[in-house]
Amino acid sequence: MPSILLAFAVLVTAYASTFVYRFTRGWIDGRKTGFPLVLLPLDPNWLPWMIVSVPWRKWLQKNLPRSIYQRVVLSIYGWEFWEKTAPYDELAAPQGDRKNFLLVSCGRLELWTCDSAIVAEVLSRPKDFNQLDIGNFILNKFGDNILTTDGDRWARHRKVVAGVINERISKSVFDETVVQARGLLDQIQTDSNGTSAIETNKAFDWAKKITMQVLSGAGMGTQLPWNNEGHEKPAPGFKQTYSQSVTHVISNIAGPLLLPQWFLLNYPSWAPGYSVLKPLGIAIEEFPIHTDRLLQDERRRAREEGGSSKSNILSQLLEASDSSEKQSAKSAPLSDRELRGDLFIFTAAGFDTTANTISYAFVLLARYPKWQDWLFEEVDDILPNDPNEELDYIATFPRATRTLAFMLEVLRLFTPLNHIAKQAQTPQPLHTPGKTYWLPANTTMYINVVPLHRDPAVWRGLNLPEGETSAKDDELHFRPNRWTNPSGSAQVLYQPAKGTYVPWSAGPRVCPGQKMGQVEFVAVFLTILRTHRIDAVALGEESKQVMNKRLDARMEKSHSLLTLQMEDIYDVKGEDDGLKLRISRRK
Ligand code: HEM
Repeated sequence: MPSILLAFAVLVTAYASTFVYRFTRGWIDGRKTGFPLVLLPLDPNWLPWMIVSVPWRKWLQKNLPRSIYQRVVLSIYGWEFWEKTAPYDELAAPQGDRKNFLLVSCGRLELWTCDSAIVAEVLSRPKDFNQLDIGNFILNKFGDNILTTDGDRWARHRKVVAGVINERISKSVFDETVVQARGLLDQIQTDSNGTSAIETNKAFDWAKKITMQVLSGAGMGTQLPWNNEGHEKPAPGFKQTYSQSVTHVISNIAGPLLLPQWFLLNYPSWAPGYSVLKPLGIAIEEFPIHTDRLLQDERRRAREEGGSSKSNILSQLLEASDSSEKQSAKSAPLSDRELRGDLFIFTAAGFDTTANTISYAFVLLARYPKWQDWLFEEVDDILPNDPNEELDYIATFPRATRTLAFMLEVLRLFTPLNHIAKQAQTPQPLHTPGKTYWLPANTTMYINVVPLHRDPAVWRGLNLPEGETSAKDDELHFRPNRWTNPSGSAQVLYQPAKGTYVPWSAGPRVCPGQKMGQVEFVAVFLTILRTHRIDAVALGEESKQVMNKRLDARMEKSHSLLTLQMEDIYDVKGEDDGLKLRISRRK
């Protein structure tokens, strides 16, 4: 017995000493870099801590002294949105740098930067700053893909994808979005029982539905009517439809997707979480079979119709890959497993990002009627008077500059990916005006988008109309006209300097879905605002001021579940749960 205890004690001591060793090593290496150091004797990536720390955060915030909490919070996933610029102001600035700090913990060294020179440099050197292993582990589930690969393997994916998401796809996305948004308005018309308005807490689920159906139609070539319940049934041999399996997989990407499939499929029906885990097990099994079937169907169709591709991502991807030159490793066609991986990533990367951006935009329109009126001016100016006249992508999208400015401002303050993570395998130099830093090998780089997008030197007072004076914290305010340059400028919209605005990342690995997301967002709001307006619903006798505070608090009560989202707004059960909006006819 004593020998078992002794062995246990030795094991625990050995395990604990690895933490001590890594902390000391990190501290020694960190000191040589010249960046401010923040010391935290914890490993932010230690799995048990990662699991408990997020639900414990509010308790820790309430019970720990600020001087301890301000460090501990840096190990909790999603801290960037809650803490904003505080760690830079409170911990880094006293050490002489307001834009960078190196987190020395019992895990890897982490550089947290909001320095635009470093951001621009890191994003322009993807060969030196690679994708993070930890994220790849989940996102590789259905095959190697464009997001999780580096070097030549990534270049092969990127070459195929670059040619695929083109203007032809943008037009399809625009047309499909208009169809879906009109379907939504028809449903609102029916639900309003002849009155001209409805009050609903389902608007956010509708944002997700639009995004999913656009990905299905313009992405996979499977067009679905808005009211598809009952229309879409699982194909013979399947338990779920394609979009059901996608929804289960995507909703669980930030956790349960890691669980082994045998565990999910055999999860007992009496255990808590059954209604999520069992369908997820089925989805993981069926998603690749669905995708393979779609690929086979498309290959057959293209053969029968003489090789012509259709205007959807799947068809274009297949054509681009099959026509790649076979000679070199950099341009060889993608295997079916790789195509499947890319199709999954398009969905994973495009769904939540766009849907959550639309959701924040709904609340911001309700919160700021003034900016909604600003958008009505554009909508009424650029769209045909007859609300039934079809919208043409080529004629409409380039003119919808205010609507696009509105999106850019939503993304500035509610960026879906609060950080862009990279890792340096070997020591790397980083340059800022007047200084070169050396980053030790195996440092993780986090580009912290939240303070970057609130830098007063860039955003304060930008494009303020004549006669208006800037609020002293203007960069924190939602003000979409900061994006619209004075008339007569060479560019209609403000073009941020390199490294200052990166909701879609930047450089060679910039999001290839950027234009697609913009087109979808603009098409949603042109279609809705053409005939309808969105307002908040007051709670009882609530004054306008109190209601605005409540809306602000709802938006601040957000967390990162891979992408930033408001809490308790999706899938709400009761009539009075979630957040109610009024959607009413204005024309
Ligand atoms: C508002 C909408 C969107 C935002 C804010 C967004 C943001 C981003 C960001 C920040 C990255 C870089 C991630 C990293 O390097 O770790 C990225 C990459 C990517 N995005 Fe998006 N995205 C959006 C929409 C879309 C859409 C609609 C698609 C496709 C249908 C898409 C496909 C991709 C792909 C394939 C990559 C990987 C590119 C590469 O590594 O070469 N995204 N996106």
